[in-house]
Amino acid sequence: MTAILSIDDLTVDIGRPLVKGVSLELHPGRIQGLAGESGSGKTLTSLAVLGLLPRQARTGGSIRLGDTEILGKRRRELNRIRGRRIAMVFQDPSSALHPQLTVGHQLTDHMRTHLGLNRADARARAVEMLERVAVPGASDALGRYPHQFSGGQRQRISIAIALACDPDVLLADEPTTALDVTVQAGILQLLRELATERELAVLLVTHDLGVMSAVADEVAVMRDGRIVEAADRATLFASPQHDYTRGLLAALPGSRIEPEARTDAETRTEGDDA
Ligand SMILES: Nc1ncnc2c1ncn2[C@@H]1O[C@H](COP(=O)(O)OP(=O)(O)OP(=O)(O)O)[C@@H](O)[C@H]1O
Repeated sequence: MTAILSIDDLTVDIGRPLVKGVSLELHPGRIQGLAGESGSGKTLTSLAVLGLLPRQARTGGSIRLGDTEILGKRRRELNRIRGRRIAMVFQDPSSALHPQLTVGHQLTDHMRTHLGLNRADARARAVEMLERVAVPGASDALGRYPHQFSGGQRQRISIAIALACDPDVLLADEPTTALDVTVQAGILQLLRELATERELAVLLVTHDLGVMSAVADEVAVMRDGRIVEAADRATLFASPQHDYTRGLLAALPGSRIEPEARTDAETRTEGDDA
């Protein structure tokens, strides 16, 4: 399978080495998880892909989008790629959305800039996107402001904006961490469906292996700037190789691991509870 995004031996140094030779591949329709404790270098890795590292950061290695090297590109060149071919969703949907602009304004601006759509076509596509991410009353929602929506709906709107220009790659950094547990599952399910139906390659960054077990196809675990373990989801959860990964798994309440990744006994217990 050809990778749409290849990170090869990435290093990031900001006064000291913080990312120390990370390699990862993202494939269309697949969700690649990047797990690890706070401070392990997950966010710096995704910021490197977006070209949003602090100016003083020194980088090494390679990040290729298709055949194009994007690591070290000028910000102006990256602006064309960011939002159009690589989109992002962050932890806090409120900070990703402008509080004083309507949802419609934010969705259509983005499409008019990147896709060159006229006002009517952009509006029609905006309604379609909001319907797809299941924001209720999509047409009316265009005229409303972010604060008029719940946290979960705001994250759905951020996802609609991120995907409006049909990117190849979506970087989702802790996309459900700020949300109630009851809302998290719906957002993760949505990401899963969108990855599959839009052939979207997703990098899902989270410290939460429960979230990871719900949707990731492959999981890489980072510690202190390095990937210490990488495997498909079932393998990683069934037989973690590294002590660090075992530790992370042990710290999880059993109920947070998705049934597929559990032992038979655990799955039966869950069935009994239901
Ligand atoms: N601008 C910066 N200058 C110096 N050090 C930084 C900077 N940004 C991050 N770091 C350091 O780099 C390391 C990795 O940070 P990073 O944000 O990538 O971790 P993370 O795994 O995403 O954790 P979290 O989940 O807390 O964001 C941390 O030790 C952090 O303190």
